[in-house]
Amino acid sequence: MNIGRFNRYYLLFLIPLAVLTSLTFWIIHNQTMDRVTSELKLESNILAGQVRDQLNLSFAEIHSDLKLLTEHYKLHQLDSLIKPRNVINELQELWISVAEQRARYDQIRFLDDQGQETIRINYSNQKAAATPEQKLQSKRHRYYFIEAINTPSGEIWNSLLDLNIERKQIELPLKPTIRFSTRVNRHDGQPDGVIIINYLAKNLLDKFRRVTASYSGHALLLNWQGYSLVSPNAANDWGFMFPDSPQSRVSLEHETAWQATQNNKQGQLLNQMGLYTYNQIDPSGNNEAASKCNSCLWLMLHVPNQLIEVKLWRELSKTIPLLLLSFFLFAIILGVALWHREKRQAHERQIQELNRNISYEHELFLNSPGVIAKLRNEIGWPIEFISSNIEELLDYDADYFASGKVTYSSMIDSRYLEKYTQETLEAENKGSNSFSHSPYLIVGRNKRSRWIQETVHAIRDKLGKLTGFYVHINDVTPLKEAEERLTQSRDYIQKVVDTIPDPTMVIDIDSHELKLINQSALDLYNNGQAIDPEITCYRLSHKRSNPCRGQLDPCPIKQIMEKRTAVSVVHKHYDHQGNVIHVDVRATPIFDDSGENIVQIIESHRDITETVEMEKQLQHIAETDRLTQIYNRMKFDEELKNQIAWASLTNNRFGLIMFDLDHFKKINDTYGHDMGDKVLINTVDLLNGRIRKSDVLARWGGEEFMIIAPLIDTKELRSLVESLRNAVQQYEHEGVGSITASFGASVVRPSDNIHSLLKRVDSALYESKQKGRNRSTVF
Ligand SMILES: Nc1nc2c(ncn2[C@@H]2O[C@H](COP(=O)(O)OP(=O)(O)OP(=O)(O)O)[C@@H](O)[C@H]2O)c(=O)[nH]1
Repeated sequence: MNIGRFNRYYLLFLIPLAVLTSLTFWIIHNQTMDRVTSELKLESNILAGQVRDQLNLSFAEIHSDLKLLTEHYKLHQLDSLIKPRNVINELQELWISVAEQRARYDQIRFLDDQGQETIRINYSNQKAAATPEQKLQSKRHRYYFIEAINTPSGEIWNSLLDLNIERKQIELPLKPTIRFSTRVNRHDGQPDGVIIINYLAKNLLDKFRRVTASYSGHALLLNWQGYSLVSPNAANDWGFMFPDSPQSRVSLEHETAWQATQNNKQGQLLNQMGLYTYNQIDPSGNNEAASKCNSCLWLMLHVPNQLIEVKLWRELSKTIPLLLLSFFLFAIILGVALWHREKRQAHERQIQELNRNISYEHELFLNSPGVIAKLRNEIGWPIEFISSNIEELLDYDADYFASGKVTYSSMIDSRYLEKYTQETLEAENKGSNSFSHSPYLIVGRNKRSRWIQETVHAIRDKLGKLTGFYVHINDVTPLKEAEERLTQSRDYIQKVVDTIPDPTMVIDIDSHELKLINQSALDLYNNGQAIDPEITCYRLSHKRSNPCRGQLDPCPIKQIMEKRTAVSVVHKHYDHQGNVIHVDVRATPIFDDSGENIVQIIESHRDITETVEMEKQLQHIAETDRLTQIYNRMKFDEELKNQIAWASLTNNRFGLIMFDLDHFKKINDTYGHDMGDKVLINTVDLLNGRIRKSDVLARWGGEEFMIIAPLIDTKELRSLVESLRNAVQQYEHEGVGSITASFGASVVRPSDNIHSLLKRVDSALYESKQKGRNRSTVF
């Protein structure tokens, strides 16, 4: 099945499904969000209404108390001038009973039109008491008196809701208070004074807390500056009363929402910080109060965005799993459906391909030589059909197979049956549609065996199940026999070459690869181990990666190709231990059938290392002076000849020095011949250490020596000769003392031959001797 195609198709359907699911999610999300916010808005609106009603109810009770007190007729008998005691007493009694009955007023006072306290009732611990006259004070300059006396007749004035202060200290426990006041008028409408009651707002605030306790968000009661009076975080409340403590103001922290409350008395606002529901409440009961009302209270209900999100996801969690489940179910169903479709199509394609192959193979079989058979894939492979030429192959009549019961396995030589079965099973397991068997023997009617090379084509039914085989049986007996003969003759040749004691090998002239190698060669070059089939002659014997060339190791193949006859060369080879060996390589060409082209060569190697070593030693002896171990005259002549030839070719000059020890005869005569020998050896050692490596020192004869000094001019030669002469003179021979030598030298000239040069140097030496010895002459 084509996995790539399945993946492509699957993605083609899956992507739109994913897009559709995302779109559905988006719609559900938006709808849920709308629903959640609507619900929250409704809940907040209802709560805001409840709170507002509750607070207004409380304020209405206060207004009613205030009205009751104000309208008492006795009160009009009091003003700044006339304050009858009995009236005061009567009023005090009345007010005490009001204070105790209501239990919500901290103070009830009457201030005359000059601000002087006339009646003052204090309420504490459920008891009310009138303040004695002498303790009454003037409150003429207090803001509440000024505000109250100036309030239009019949209206109620109220102070901020703040904390009560006693003797300039905030009273503890905190005592939230609002002062309510109204004017008391004379009959002419002028003020007689004001009644001021201090309302203990604790009950009001507790009520606020109670009513808002079950709200999903945060309920806050704020003053006109945005300071909280009641909030979820009580530590933030009453900030305006404690200027030294950290300030928290809703007007700053929720600026946009606060701005909205300043423009509208009530409303709702939804922004990125959440849902706000607000309401302005005027304790004075003036519904027409200006939006900038300092004595008003603000109710603010806030549902933070996080809370909305939590609610949203709580709602979504009811539907999203279903959506995801649907998506995965669809994806799985889609995958399975596509998988099956793809598998079916692959199957159909396979069968089509198979049918095409079968019809092609059928054609092939009909036109091909050999025997064709159709076998069933059952035990022993019964023969369903076999072509009539089976008769020629196995001497069986084709009718013999007509019953369809003869099995093919019964004809296979039992020695090959297991392998044949194994090859068939392997091909079956691999799902191969065609394969070949390795050659096997089949036994005919007269027990005549034939070698078979078989090609097999699988036959499958519509479901791909293997039902049989077409087999194409080829008789390869002649080929097999020829192969066997070839192997035998190869083995024979190998045996023959292995009897040759010299390392021998057959080499391909193009690739230089070894086609045959005898045991002796393997022993010498490869420690008796078999070689890689592609190894070359130079890798084996020279241990290098390039063919032989040049004078030192001339390539026998190259020489044979030039001369087209046997050649012999001497090579330096390496044995398997890396030792150098000198080998006499005799190579003979092998021509192809036409006799024209050389295709291979036979090389036979003879180890001549000992002979070569001996020759080297002999040559050394022939070239060396026995006493001083330097070149003798014969070798010197050869070197001099080479130098002259080289100088005439290259124009490179060399110097020739001849020197002779002075009065050497005397040394012999005086100290004996052995001591004379010692002096000669010492002198040679001395001068050998003074000349360059490229210089050649040789014994010319007796106590006469020669030096060839290449690349030198006359000046340099002169200085060299002098330095040598000095060295000889300064050397102290043990038991003899110092001796001297005379030198003659010259630089070779272009016209020189060996005789002219020798003659010039000899003359120079003669002159040195003539002039008294121990001197040098350079011509
Ligand atoms: N010890 C020793 N003496 C040798 C050897 N070859 C030659 N002689 C001696 O060297 C001497 C050479 O003597 P002369 O030819 O008269 O020369 P000379 O005595 O050196 O005198 P001048 O060359 O004229 O200074 C002979 O006595 C030789 O026998 C040698 O190999 N060993």
